[in-house]
Amino acid sequence: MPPRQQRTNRVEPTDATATASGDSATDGRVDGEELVLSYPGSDSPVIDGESVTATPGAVTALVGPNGSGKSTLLKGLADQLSPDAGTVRIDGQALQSFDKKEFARTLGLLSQESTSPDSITVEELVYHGRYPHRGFFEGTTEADQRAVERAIDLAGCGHLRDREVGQLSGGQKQLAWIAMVLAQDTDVLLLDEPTTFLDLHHQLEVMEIIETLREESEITVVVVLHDIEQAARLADEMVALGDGEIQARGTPAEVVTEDLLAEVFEIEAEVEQTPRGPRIEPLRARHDDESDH
Ligand SMILES: Nc1ncnc2c1ncn2[C@@H]1O[C@H](COP(=O)(O)OP(=O)(O)OP(=O)(O)O)[C@@H](O)[C@H]1O
Repeated sequence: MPPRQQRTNRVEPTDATATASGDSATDGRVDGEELVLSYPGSDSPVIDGESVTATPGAVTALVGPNGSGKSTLLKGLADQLSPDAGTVRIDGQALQSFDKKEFARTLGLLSQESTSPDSITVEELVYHGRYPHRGFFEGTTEADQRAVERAIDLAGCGHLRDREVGQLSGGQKQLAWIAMVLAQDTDVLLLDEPTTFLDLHHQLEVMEIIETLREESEITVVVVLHDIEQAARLADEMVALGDGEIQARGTPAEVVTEDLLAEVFEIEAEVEQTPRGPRIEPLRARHDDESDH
């Protein structure tokens, strides 16, 4: 198998989708092993030797305060940020040994850094998720068209299909980006704050999309979410990050505890474990001097 091209640290998300099409080669178990992740020019790593696993047919939610390293960890898993040490494997195969096409068929990333030309339509953007290396609509197959229609339908952005991306609101753009990564039709889906900019109706729709994908397609989903209750309702597994370290992992009931909220999120809160997941009653924000006691 030819070696995959070296990636830079900051690649446009579309680069990972360069040749997405066809049947996938894997089932989608993701193992990030002892990952050390840092940014160029920085003295110390953001993530220093952490391991994380995500399994097919399950949703793993990454939660943590601002700046705790959630996006950095996701970029490491997506090979957008090359690890200083450690390895990411999908079904036991190191990411470095995937060729570009295989990688694109296997792993899709919705990044917070997604960009696209303003002048293309939503439909073109979604096609771009399958064949960004070609001109739009050139030589697409029926399978491509089906994947694009399904993605547009799942993301609920059919009404936006002919609108130019540059004229969309933040939430409408987010839906278009979600459709684009869904069209890639991968075994592994990494989603960085997919509910950003979305109103509550569309946030719930995104949660439903993820549930549908898990149940019908048994794909592996790793999702960064800020709303801990939403994350707990959706996820099979949760990983809580604080200061670049994994502070807790396990089922939502194991992770979302009053102690974790106090120590990692600096919130004084009551947590009630309900059949639908932990319910959080925030009382007040704690301050640094209280966290030490
Ligand atoms: N491109 C970058 N270059 C240098 N440092 C970065 C870069 N991106 C993030 N960082 C730093 O890495 C640390 C973790 O950031 P990261 O974006 O991973 O956190 P996060 O948990 O996703 O935060 P948020 O919830 O605010 O999105 C922060 O200290 C941040 O300043």
